[in-house]
Order: sequence, then C-alpha cells, then structure tokens
Amino acid sequence: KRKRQWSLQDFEIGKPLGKGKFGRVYLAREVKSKYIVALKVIFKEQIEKYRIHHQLKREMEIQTSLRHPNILRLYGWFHDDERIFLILEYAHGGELYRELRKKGYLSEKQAATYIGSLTNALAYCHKKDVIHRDIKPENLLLDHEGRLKIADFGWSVQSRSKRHTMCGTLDYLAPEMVENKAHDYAVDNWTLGILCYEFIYGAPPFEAENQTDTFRRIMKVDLTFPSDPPVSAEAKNLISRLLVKDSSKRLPLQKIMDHPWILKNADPMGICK
Ligand SMILES: COc1ccc(/C=N/Nc2[nH]nc(C)c2C(=O)Nc2cccc(NC(C)=O)c2)cc1
Repeated sequence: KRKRQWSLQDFEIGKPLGKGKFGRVYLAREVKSKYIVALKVIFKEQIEKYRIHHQLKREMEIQTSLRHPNILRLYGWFHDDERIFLILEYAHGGELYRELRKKGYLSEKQAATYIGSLTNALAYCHKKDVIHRDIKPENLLLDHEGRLKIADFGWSVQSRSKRHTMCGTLDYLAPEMVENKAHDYAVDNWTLGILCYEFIYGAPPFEAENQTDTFRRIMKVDLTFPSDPPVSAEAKNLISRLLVKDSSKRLPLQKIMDHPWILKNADPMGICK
C-alpha cells in the first residue's frame, strides 16, 4: 500500500514530554484515528550545525525497518521548512531510568525480566544486521504495562527534570569501543552485562570520579560485587560471563536466554518472544 504522507495538520499536539539537544518530544494525537503518539521535533538548523544528517537518516531507516515488541516503533516522519517530525510509538511509563533512580535498584525478578526483553530485542536486531544499539537506561522506555521498549535513535532526550549528564559517559562502552577498535555484535553483550549490574546495584560497575578512572576500570574489567544489596550467585555469574574483555568469550544472546538466573527470575509475560 502507498506510504501515507503525513503533515502537522494530521496531529493535535499535547504536553511536552521532554526536550533534548536536537529538539523536543510532544504527546500528540492523530486527528482521524485518535491514535496517541509521541512526536519528536528536530530542528534542521541543529542537523546542519552538528552535521548529523546521514546519521539521522540511517537511524530513521533502521528504526522504521524494525518490528519488535521491545523496540519502540517509528511509524513515519514528515518535515516543514525548519523542522523534521518523527512519529513515534508512545510509551506511557516513560524512561526506565526514572524508575531505577526512584527505587535505587530493582528486584532480581524485575532486572531479569528487563534483561530478558533486551536480549530478545537485541537477538532480533542482530538477525537484521543491526548492532550497537547504544543501549543506556535513558534510551529505554516503559509502556503502560511496564514492558521495556528500546527507544534509541542516538538522540537522547532530556526530560524536563534535571538530567544526569549521560552524554559523554564511558560507563556503557565496551573495551573495544573505548579503544575505538572495530566493534561487532558482542558489544551489545557487554552492554547487557553493564545494565544487568546497574539494574541490580543501582549504579554501573565501572563508575568512577572521572572518565580517566572509568576508562581504566573498563580496560581492566575491574568488576567488584558490593555485599549490599545481597545478590544471588546466579546473577553475579551472568554478569561475570558478559563483562569479559575478549569479546569472543562473552556469553552469546541465546545462552543468556537459557541462563538459570533468567529462567528462574524473568517474567515470561514481560519478555515478548
Ligand atoms: C517527565 O515525565 C514523563 C513521563 C513519561 C513520559 C513518557 N514518554 N514516552 C515516550 N514515548 N515515546 C517517546 C519517544 C517517549 C519519550 O521520548 N519520552 C520521554 C522524553 C524525554 C524525557 C522523558 N523522561 C521521562 C522521565 O520519562 C521521557 C515522558 C515524560
């Protein structure tokens, strides 16, 4: 069927959801269908200024081609003289990051459910030759059922509340990324290890006072498990098998799904097959 051409007249704009370097995100409703979406507005002058035209184009082509329950949909886009509008799936729960900060850290069941969803979404991406989804807690949204949605275009949006300075943090980068080596699918396995640790302990494993120390801790894989909160041996086992410097030795995605900690703790309903 012919691709529908959208324009601003097709939408009623609601409250702003958050703002970022390149623009803002608004709640919006498609007039005819009354369908609720999130409308991301990116200013063309910002695209020129930061020379990100090709990156934006690639990210949008990738995002449009992905269809997975744990990946936020990009339904389409349109533009006017000064702005580009992305028509995105609306995830009612907002950033997973906010829930993590509010609770401090998540239960092992909650953490395992999110890791299971992420693993499924990444296995789907890898099957479609899409790697390095740049997964960080603020690129993860929750829908009205609390299901995880990977929402990254690489444009992290700043919510109206004060933002932690995520851009520029090395915390989530694998050693080969930090060393700017060619990276392959296995960087995503490393990131899953970082996120699993952060969900359970409330902070990423190699956090340090400054980037140099974080860099050193990543390169050394300086992994320690605090005694508080108490964490199961299975969880530590999974984290230790993902945060491995040699990317070829990281636990493959399929093995993560079959790991005892996931099998025992993840809520199958939270993991969309
Ligand atoms: C500030 O409190 C909020 C609570 C919930 C939301 C829900 N956002 N849901 C979204 N669905 N699709 C997209 C894209 C978004 C989105 O970008 N949300 C967003 C954007 C910027 C900041 C935040 N911040 C938080 C805390 O969720 C969310 C947004 C803001």
